[in-house]
Amino acid sequence: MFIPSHITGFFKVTRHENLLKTGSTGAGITLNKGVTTKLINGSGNVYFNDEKIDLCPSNDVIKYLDLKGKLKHDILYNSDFPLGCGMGTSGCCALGSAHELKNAYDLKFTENNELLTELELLKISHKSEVRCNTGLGDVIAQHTKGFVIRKGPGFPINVESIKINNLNDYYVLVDIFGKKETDTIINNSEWVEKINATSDELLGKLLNKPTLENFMELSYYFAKNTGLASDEVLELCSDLKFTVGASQAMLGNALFCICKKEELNDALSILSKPVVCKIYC
Ligand SMILES: Nc1ncnc2c1ncn2[C@@H]1O[C@H](COP(=O)(O)OP(=O)(O)OP(=O)(O)O)[C@@H](O)[C@H]1O
Ligand SMILES: CC(C)(CO)[C@@H](O)C(=O)[O-]
Repeated sequence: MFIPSHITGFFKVTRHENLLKTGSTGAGITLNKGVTTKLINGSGNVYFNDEKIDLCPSNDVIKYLDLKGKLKHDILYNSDFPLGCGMGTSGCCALGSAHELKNAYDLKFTENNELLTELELLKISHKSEVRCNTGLGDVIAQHTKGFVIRKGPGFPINVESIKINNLNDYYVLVDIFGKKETDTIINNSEWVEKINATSDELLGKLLNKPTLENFMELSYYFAKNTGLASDEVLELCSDLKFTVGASQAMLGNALFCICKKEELNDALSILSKPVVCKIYC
């Protein structure tokens, strides 16, 4: 199963004792690149681009599905992006494995004996991300797809996927400079205070004018004023002012730029190892 990468432009953290009510508000876009999850006969090993790994959200999904110690399959993730770069890759892995395991083991009920619907799989994936501190809103956005505005944290889901006219005219360029582990930021009270203070009014501003241009402008404001963006990324964003917009992917050490077809070659010439993507709806 393919799950699209998700880039958050700006966000606000909401913590709650209930993992399902913990999450983030904010906005982001899903991409036509991401993670394809498949199962092969095995004994519960997890491989990420052929490397055997011990991935927290995947372990939690297996546990929530009551399959710990019972797997007769290995889980293989084939990812277009590395983990830890702000592409929502851990969310792709959580959501993809939840769907594949449900199908492979013909699971029908949750641990609370409720029907194991797609919504319940989404809840399991969200809880896994939140408990592992690898995400707060990615899987909800990856389930929703497109240009996604998250108006409420967690569940019940309160999101809008904004219709983009001439969607195919737009490209998303991703340039990855390094890793930034999400948990080091969302588990740090000083960072969360700065993030929430900076993002406080951004959601309302985007809802008033839900365009890609405004999304990128607000994302750049967020990346710069939280101090999360590196000087290198900020400098490149200035060089890319002729495009729809550029900012730092949250939470990663990566730049993302939305540009139109006629701007593509000039934008590519500025970036070092750009991955060319489309917005995935
Ligand atoms: N080689 C590895 N083996 C096991 N776990 C890894 C490995 N590389 C990264 N991880 C784990 O993968 C998770 C990456 O999650 P993280 O949220 O930081 O990044 P992401 O999901 O790719 O992007 P985003 O910032 O958009 O959420 C972390 O828990 C990290 O410890
Ligand atoms: C916290 C976060 C920015 C990490 O990618 C993302 O999960 C989100 O938008 O909630």
